[in-house]
Amino acid sequence: MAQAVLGIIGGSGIYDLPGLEGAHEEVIKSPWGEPSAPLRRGSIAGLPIVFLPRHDKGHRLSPSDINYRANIDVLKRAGVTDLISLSACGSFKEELPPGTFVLVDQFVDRTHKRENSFFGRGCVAHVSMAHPVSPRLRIHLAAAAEAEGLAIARGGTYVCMEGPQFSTYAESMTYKTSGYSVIGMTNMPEAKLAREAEICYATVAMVTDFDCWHPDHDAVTVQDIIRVLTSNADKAKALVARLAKDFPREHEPCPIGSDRALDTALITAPEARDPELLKKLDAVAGRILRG
Ligand SMILES: CSC[C@H]1O[C@H](OP(=O)(O)O)[C@H](O)[C@@H]1O
Ligand SMILES: Nc1ncnc2[nH]cnc12
Repeated sequence: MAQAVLGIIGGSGIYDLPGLEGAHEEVIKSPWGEPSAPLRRGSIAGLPIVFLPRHDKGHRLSPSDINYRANIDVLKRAGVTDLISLSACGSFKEELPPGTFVLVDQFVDRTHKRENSFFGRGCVAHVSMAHPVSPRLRIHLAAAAEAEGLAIARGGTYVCMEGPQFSTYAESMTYKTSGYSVIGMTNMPEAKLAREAEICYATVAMVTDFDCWHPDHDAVTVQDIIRVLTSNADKAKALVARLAKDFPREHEPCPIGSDRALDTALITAPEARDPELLKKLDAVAGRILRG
């Protein structure tokens, strides 16, 4: 059985992971371009951890500018088996106020200007996204949150918009009446790419605001969000520390097969595959391509 390596992607307000023992920077080259930042590698309670701030220090990258493929590729190269996305979000539900952590189990992808697959011309693959979140990771996250006394919601749908502008009132109402729980700008195509790379993925969607649908709250502003981000970020760091302490040291097979997603996904005949693309897929699809 493989050793578990926990990846943490830090979103808005989370540009570092204090408490990482033996922390050092690791620059890994990717054939998919520049990742958001060098990786921070270290351990917590003996569990290997790899941290990546998706917007880079100083929040240099907008959601549409992030190279999601390079990020997932370098995390794969770093040996990450299980990946947690820490993400700020707006809420569509009264019962999910700012400060709540939502362990989402579904995504709706409304992004439209991002590279969303490692595969394509010369090597086509169709992975299942029916269940985009690893249930095992959600269980570990829920247990860690409970142990830390954090307010969590188990389950919910995260709609990912392109941004960078926040939603119009009509959009916000549409998402609310569709039954979605939260909104953000980053978890797609991140979750899709993690699945293609056979990395188990789960999101902690940390509510910062009520977007603009709520009659008792002003339309969202970055200033308002920043006020909530700091306390959310502190809680997220406590959550990660607890998660790491209790996390299994050996990678547990994913009950829904996230870590074997390519077993049933490749459709291009071996003789029709593009050798250049295959080279780029060496990390992401190495397990299946090398046989
Ligand atoms: C700073 S408000 C909008 C910004 O925050 C969220 O980022 P992340 O998901 O990385 O925490 C949201 O998706 C937007 O990118
Ligand atoms: N209301 C909102 N819409 C999109 N992304 C967000 N991130 C935090 N709050 C958000």
